[in-house]
Amino acid sequence: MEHGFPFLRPGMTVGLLGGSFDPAHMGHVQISRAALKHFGLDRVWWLVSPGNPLKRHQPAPLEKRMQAARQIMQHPRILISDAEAQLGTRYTAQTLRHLRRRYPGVRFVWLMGADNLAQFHRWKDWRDIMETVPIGVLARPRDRISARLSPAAQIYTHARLKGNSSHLLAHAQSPAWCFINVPMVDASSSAIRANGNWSATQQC
Ligand SMILES: Nc1ncnc2c1ncn2[C@@H]1O[C@H](COP(=O)(O)OP(=O)(O)OP(=O)(O)O)[C@@H](O)[C@H]1O
Ligand SMILES: O=C(O)c1ccc[n+]([C@@H]2O[C@H](COP(=O)([O-])O)[C@@H](O)[C@H]2O)c1
Repeated sequence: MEHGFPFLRPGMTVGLLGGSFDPAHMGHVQISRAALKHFGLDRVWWLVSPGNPLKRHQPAPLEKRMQAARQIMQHPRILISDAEAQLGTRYTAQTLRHLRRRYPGVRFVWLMGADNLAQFHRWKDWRDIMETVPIGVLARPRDRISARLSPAAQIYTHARLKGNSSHLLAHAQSPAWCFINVPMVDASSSAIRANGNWSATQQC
């Protein structure tokens, strides 16, 4: 299911991995599988963003990114979604407000790689996000230390669940976040773009 808003039962746990996916690669695939397993999630949705509000460069057209994402990520519990384009949202706090209203009783968890935690204090209404939705952070090469020392991690140090309690995250009272050290894949969209070849996504 790539379009629209699929049925979710109240009580289900859904990880949201927002990203430009410009293009999607094996790093995204790896952390999504790891998130399903370690955070005990029923579903993961890839929220393919119309455009990151903090990035200057314009991503490839949304439909092209969606198609590449569908090709590389095929899993019965992982959905490729253009929900943000449909909702007309760009900021994560706004997207979360819409989804929580649309799906009362569903437990959403925001997922991010360690590099995003390092930047998280620059996001619009980031404290609101932290205070309303549990956050699952997945290790990424070179970013583990900067993430742990980041303003968000420091300010919310009291709200951190240990990695060995990661399965409790989706049902934890916010603020709650959990960093998990999972096997890492050293892939990035920017490296693939620098190669000048989107088909590199299939070779990871
Ligand atoms: N190799 C990876 N390991 C862990 N997390 C990753 C990895 N690649 C991407 N992520 C995470 O996936 C989410 C979406 O990433 P995004 O689509 O921006 O890809 P990216 O490779 O980080 O792109 P770019 O290189 O253009 O910044 C972010 O939370 C990011 O931290
Ligand atoms: O809401 C914000 O201020 C905000 C700032 C930066 C990034 N984000 C979100 O973070 C996710 C990862 O973005 P990106 O471009 O690094 O893949 C994506 O869903 C963005 O919309 C959100």
